[in-house]
Amino acid sequence: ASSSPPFSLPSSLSCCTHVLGFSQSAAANMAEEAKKLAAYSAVDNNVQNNQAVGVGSGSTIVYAVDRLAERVRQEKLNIVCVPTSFQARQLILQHGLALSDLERHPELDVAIDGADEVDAQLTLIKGGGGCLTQEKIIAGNSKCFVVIADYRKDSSVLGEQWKKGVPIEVIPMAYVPVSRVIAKRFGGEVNLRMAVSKAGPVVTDNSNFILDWKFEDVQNWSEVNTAIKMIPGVVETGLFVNMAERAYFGMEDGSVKVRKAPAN
Ligand SMILES: O=C[C@H](O)[C@H](O)[C@H](O)COP(=O)(O)O
Repeated sequence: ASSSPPFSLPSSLSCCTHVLGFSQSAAANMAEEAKKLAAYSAVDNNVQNNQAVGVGSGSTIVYAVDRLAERVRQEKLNIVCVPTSFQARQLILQHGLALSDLERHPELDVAIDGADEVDAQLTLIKGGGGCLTQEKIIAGNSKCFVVIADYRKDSSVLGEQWKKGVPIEVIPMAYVPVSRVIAKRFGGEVNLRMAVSKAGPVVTDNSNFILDWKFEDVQNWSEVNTAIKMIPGVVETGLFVNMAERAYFGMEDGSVKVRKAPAN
């Protein structure tokens, strides 16, 4: 049913909302372009014939799968794809790519995935879409893990741009004690992620819950990651430390910035 708005804007202001709406959609288009640039560049520079490829999750990976499918058609590449989520599996099937798994391909040549934030050391926050556990398994079993992102994810330290916190997948019965332990030991605030078009919490592809930890002051992500993983009930964290080899950022000016992991 339609209803009339409770008030109307003076005509001088309605032109401002129009301009604001336009600039918001221009910014969204620019970010989509940047995702595509990063994804195409990563696929072109990291995927070769006869490889097993890990396919990440999210909105940026959609462009990578588009490009992968295009290259398979044009160059007759023989590759198999291993998904990191239900969404990734659907993308692989929809594009007619060869679907595999870790039973048949326990070691992948390359994995490509998005990220919510990337710092100067290539430490990542992932799991904004709830897919972190399978993503980490795939990244951890790949010879090379490559990240694709737009300029909004490029930070010097974590938390600079991404304000939703670190996602942590937990066994449902443990979500309260795990939340309490994290807040007590590391500070900040921990929230159970709630679903949007369903009553109750988000349920992951692995039938677990997601906690979002809004951290305050963290110096050593490797230590914090290990400590959180040791809490009974934690399945996995969205912290990817020392895993990514390269990150491709699509930039606002149409270029692609590549960041390499620091040498150990
Ligand atoms: O759970 C979701 C994944 O970690 C995504 O790769 C991450 O959230 C980035 O997604 P997007 O490419 O949509 O920004």
